[in-house]
Amino acid sequence: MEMDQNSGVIALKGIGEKSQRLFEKLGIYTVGDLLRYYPRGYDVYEEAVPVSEVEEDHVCTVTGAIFGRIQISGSNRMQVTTLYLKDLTGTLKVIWFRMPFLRNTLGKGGVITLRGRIRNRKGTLVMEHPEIFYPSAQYELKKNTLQPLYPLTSGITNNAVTKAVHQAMEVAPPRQDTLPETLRERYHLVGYEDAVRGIHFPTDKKSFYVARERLVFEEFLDFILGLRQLKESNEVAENHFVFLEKPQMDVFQKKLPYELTGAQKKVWQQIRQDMNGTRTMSRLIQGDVGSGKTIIAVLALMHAGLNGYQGALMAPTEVLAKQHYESIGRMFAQYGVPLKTVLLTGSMTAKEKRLVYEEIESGVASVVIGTHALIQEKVIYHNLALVVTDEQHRFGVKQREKLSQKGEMPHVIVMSATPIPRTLAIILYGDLDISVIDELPANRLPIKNCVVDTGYRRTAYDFMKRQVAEGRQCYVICPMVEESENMEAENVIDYTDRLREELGSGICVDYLHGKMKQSQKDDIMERFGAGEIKILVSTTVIEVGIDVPNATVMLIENAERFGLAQLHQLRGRVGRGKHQSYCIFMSASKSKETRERLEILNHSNDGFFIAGEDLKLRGPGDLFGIRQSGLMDFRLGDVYQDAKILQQANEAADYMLKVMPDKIAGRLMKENNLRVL
Ligand SMILES: Nc1ncnc2c1ncn2[C@@H]1O[C@H](COP(=O)(O)OP(=O)(O)OP(=O)(O)O)[C@@H](O)[C@H]1O
Repeated sequence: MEMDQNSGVIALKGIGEKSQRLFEKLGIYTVGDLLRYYPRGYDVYEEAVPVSEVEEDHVCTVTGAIFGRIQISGSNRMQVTTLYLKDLTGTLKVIWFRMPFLRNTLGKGGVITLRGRIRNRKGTLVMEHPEIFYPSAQYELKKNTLQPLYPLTSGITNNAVTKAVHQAMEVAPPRQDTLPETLRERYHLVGYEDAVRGIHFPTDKKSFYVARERLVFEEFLDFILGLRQLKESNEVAENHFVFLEKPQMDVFQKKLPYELTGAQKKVWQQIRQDMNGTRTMSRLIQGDVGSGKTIIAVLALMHAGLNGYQGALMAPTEVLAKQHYESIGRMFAQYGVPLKTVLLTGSMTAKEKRLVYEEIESGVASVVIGTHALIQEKVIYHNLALVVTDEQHRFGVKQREKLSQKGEMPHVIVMSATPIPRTLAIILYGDLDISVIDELPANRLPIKNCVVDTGYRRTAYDFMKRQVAEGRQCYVICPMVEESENMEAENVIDYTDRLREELGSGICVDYLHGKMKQSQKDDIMERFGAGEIKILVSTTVIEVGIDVPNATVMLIENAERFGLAQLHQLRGRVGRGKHQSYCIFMSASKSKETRERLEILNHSNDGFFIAGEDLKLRGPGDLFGIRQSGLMDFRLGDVYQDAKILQQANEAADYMLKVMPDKIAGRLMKENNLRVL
C-alpha cells in the first residue's frame, strides 16, 4: 500500500491497535503528525573523558581497563554488580543493579567504554548503571551522535517512537517543501525533508541547528502571517457600542486608597479613547510585575458595566480568577459601585453554573470573572462589550469566532506581565495596539536580592522566622521536577515536612501544587491571603498574578532550573506592599553561566532590563537547555532564544505579503496555524 502523510500510524509496521491508541494519546494520528512530533531533547554521545574529570550528576563517558575482579553483593532481589575501571588518570567505581550476569560477560577483562550518570555516594563518585560498549570500539559507532528523546506517555517507550519515526521517514518522507524557494534561498534555509530528518535524527550538532532553524522560521512565519490577518480584521471591525462618560468613574478613582501612577493614567486614557472610538479595541497592556495592571482592567470593566454592557475578565487559573472575583467584589462594595459581579469556573457544580449562566444571560451580571469556562457554548452573554484576558490565553481567532458566532464582537484587552523588548513585542503582538505601564507605584521599596548556595539555607530559615515574627509572610518555591508530575507534588510535600520540623510548630507552614484539587487550592490561597498560613511552599503555580502584599520573602530553591523571565515573575510575588521585601535565589550550581544569569537578577528589579540582558547572554549553545521564556507555546521556537529568526520571519512575512500574496492563503489554512494564539 502506498503511504503518505495522511495515512494513519497503524499503517506502519509494528503498530497495532494498542499502540495506535497510545500514539493518539500523544496527539499523533497520521504519519504526518508523527513526523511533526519533535524530540524534546537529545542524548548526546560525547567523547570519553578521563576518569579524573567526571562530574557529579552528569552523564559521562569513560574508557579504561577493567581492573581487578568483578564483585556481586547485596540481596537476591537487589544484586549489585561492582566493577572498577582504570585509566591513566585514576580509578572509577561502577555499579549495575540486578545484572549479575555481567560478571561472566565482562569477566575477560580488557578495555571497555561506559556511559552513565555519576553520583556522589558517601563522598565517592560512582558511575551508576551505565550503558556498556564492550569491546570499546563499539562506541565509535555512536560517538558524537544525538539520539532523540521524545515526550512520552505511559505504555510507550522512547525506542518505540524513535522506530516509528524512522520508518515513517523511510516509507513516506515529506517530499513537498512548504516554504517558497525564494525564502529558502534568501535566508539560507534547508529543505523541508532535510529539516524533518535533521530534527529527528541529527548526525551532529550542526545538522540539528540548521534543521531547527528552518522549522522555527516556518513556525514563526505562519504565526506572524496569522497576526497580520487578525490585524486586518481588527482594522475593519466597527465599534457598535456607545459609551458615555459616567461621573461614577471619577468618584471611584478618588475613593481608591492610592492615586493612579502617571503611567496608569496614561494607559487608562488610551483605553477610554479606544472604547469610545470608532473601531473595536484590540489592545495589549504590558507592565512589569506589580505595576498595577489589574486596576486598569477594573476601570475598563466598570466603564462597560456603567454603560449598561457586560464585561468579562478571563484569568489563566482558577486561583487567580477567584482572587480577582473577591478583590473586585470587595472594591465595588466598599466604594459603592452598583455592579453585580459573578464568578464562573470549571470546578463549580452544575447547579452553581446554571445559576451563573442565568445571571449572565439575563444581564443581571455586569462583570463576569472566570477561566476558560467563559467562552464555552453554554454561556450566553447579554451585550458583551469587553473581554479582558491574559497573554497566555490570548484571545485568538478561535475564541473570537466563538464569540462572534454568538453575535458579539467585544473590545479586547490583553494583559501581559512579560516585559519583552519592544522590538520583539511589536512582532509578537503585531495584531494589537500596545500600551506600556512603565512606572511602579511610588510607595514601593525596591526588593533586596541575594544569590546564595545551599549552605545558606539555615540562615534563610532564621531570616524567614524573624520576618514572620514581625507579622510578615513568606513564599518558598520548590523546583518542578520535569516529566514526573507526581514527583513534583512529593517534592513540595517533603519540603514542607522538613520546613515544619526546622521551624517548629509555632509557625503555620503549608503547601500548594498543581495537582491539588481546586477546592484545596482555594482553601490554601484563602488562608494565605488571610494571613493564617505564614509560609507557603509552592511550585510555580503561584507564578502568575497572585497578590498578597503582606508577603515579603521569596525563597527560590534550585533557582538555576528556572528561566530569568520566570524568576522575575516569581520574585514579583513580593514587594507588592509597603514593607521591605527580599528575594533569595538559592542554587547549588557551580556553573559560571548560572551564576552570571542569577547575578543579573541580583542587580536589577527591572523586568525590561532583565529581558534585554537575557537576550544578550544567549548563544546557540543554550539550545539544549531549558526553554527560558515560557512565553507563547510554540512547538519549537523560543521567542527569546530565537529572537533573530523571529525578526527574519517578520521580514519574510512583509515580503510575502508584498510579492506573493497568493501563497499566503494556503498557509493560513494550515491546521496548526495560530495554535499558540
Ligand atoms: N497606583 C498605585 N499605588 C499604590 N498601589 C497600587 C497602585 N496600583 C496598584 N496598586 C497595588 O499594587 C498591587 C499590585 O497590583 P496588581 O495586582 O494590579 O499588579 P499587576 O500589574 O497585575 O502585577 P502582576 O503581573 O505581578 O500580577 C496591588 O495590591 C494593587 O492594589
